[in-house]
Amino acid sequence: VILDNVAELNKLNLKFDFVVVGGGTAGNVVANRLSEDPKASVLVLEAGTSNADVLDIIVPFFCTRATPDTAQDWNYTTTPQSALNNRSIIYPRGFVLGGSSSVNYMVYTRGSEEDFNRWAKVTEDQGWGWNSLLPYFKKNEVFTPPADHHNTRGQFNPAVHGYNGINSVTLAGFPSPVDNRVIETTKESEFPFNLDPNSGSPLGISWAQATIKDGARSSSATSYLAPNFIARPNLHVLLHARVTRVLQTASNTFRTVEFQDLNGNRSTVTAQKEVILSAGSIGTPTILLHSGIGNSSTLKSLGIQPVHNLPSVGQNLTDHSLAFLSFVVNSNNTFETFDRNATLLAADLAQWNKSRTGPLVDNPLSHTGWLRIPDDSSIFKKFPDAAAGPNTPHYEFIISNGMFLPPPPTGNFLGLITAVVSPTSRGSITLATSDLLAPPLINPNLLGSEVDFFILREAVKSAFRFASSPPWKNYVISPFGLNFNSTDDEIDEWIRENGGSVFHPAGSCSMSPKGATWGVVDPDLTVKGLSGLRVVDLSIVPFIPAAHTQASAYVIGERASDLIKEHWSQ
Ligand SMILES: Cc1cc2nc3c(=O)[nH]c(=O)nc-3n(C[C@H](O)[C@H](O)[C@H](O)COP(=O)(O)OP(=O)(O)OC[C@H]3O[C@@H](n4cnc5c(N)ncnc54)[C@H](O)[C@@H]3O)c2cc1C
Repeated sequence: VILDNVAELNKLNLKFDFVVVGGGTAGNVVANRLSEDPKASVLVLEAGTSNADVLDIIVPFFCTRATPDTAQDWNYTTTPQSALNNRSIIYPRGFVLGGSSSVNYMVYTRGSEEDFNRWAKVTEDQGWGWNSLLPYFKKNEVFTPPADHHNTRGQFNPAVHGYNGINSVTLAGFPSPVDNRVIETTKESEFPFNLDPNSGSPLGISWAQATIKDGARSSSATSYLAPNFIARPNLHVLLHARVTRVLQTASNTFRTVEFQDLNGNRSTVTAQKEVILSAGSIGTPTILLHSGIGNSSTLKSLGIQPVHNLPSVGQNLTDHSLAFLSFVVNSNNTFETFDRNATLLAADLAQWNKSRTGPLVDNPLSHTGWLRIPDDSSIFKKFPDAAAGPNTPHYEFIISNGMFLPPPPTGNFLGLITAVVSPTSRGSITLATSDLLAPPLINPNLLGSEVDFFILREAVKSAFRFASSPPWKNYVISPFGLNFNSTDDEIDEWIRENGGSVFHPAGSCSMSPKGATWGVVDPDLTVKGLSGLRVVDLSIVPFIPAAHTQASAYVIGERASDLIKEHWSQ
């Protein structure tokens, strides 16, 4: 049942075993899996709005309109980023049922086997390793034919996917005019073809996979809270319920949640068994800090009563930095043409409405590339390689038949976004004030290390080589805003002015081994030193995977659900 206001909930006079804070990517997985047991009652408190009937959320191609500055976005900005000429950049997060899975760009990538084996190593829990998590990736996934039902042979490896899961993953359902050139380029040795980036060995260029079902977005709200699940009498979701704090129910036990409705009225609810914080890498540390769980001396200086000293809360924030690189092309068959032509776009939308076919069934990217700078690069004489292993990429290419950003008034483009995916820079989430509703200070510290900057510069140069290779002859004219002969200094300044984030904040409430003096949660995701409180979202990762992050959030939700069930069955 989805409820809109707390009065409706109070009328039901219910008690809940589990209270999930945040109906986002991971939170809805937990809500679904725990409510599989008809005897377990679950309440989800979601600050944001309903995902139903929001066209920019539903139509895959409109994903870049779902944020920023919309009703379904928290509309955050970062602190000034020193490596980006002190610019503060937009930092969208889903403020809507489904969380960021309702507003993201739907790219589906898992990461490398080595990424997850590193989690297992640092947490001393083999359950976080690739072999243990692969069944959970499959449990999350239902691989679905693309909207146009084209023959997908040679575009993915069926053996590594799940077919009985909940969240749909598919290949592009409308051919892109750049497809052939991309595949031709993979015959060049520097950019090999990889049949499937989700096998645990991601290196190479692959056909993009996305969380889309029959031409529409598949989010945790449309999948894990689909009508058959939300109809369960033991599952309730309350929208517009902004959690301000968790409160002590007994000494060192936090099972009570304080939240505020749209009218500013505060209520509390106490879980009979436990509270699961799934408010994401920004929301979860913010709630913990306001609750007095964090660095006690910093909290005290803000006028917040410290309750439990846990200095790692909000630290270790990690993100992927990017540069929106594009190339001017000799074609008018790119996204820009129909972005600028309302009649064409209306016709495409009419087709989408009628049959869920046509160019709007896909997100704007056609291929992803996961690549490494050479092992003998000069930077590795100064700093260790931060990738999880030799089969883990340093950088990514996101290839698209047009600019990802709103285009300039004229020109047609090839989009070739480059991103640092095994970063060494770390940032933080901290509080500016004890005001429970003020946004936190978000410092992802983008490109904040010499290695990360070096890798992004090398990625830009690699993209130049890609776009000037023979298959692009007579098609690519020049890089936009740069030129093929740009010096390192020119590239660096362009990065500082144009760099940004892939919007993958992670790691701000990291797991650490049981008994460790650092970290926020144990490997079973319970908050260190406390009972009744677990964290289940992307904030718990000790290292960001070299991948887009929604698949990790889903898999964390799946494994956490089993850990919680196991705990309460004893
Ligand atoms: C614009 C954008 C594009 C992206 N593109 C991709 C992509 O293409 N592929 C990919 O894999 N990843 C992408 N990501 C990242 C990915 O979506 C996230 O990493 C992932 O969804 C995070 O899941 P989560 O469960 O940790 O948090 P979220 O899904 O963000 O869930 C947190 C939930 O908690 C709620 N919440 C927060 N605070 C409170 C509070 N105080 N009280 C109540 N509720 C609260 C939020 O409203 C939200 O619903 C993108 C993200 C963005 C923003």
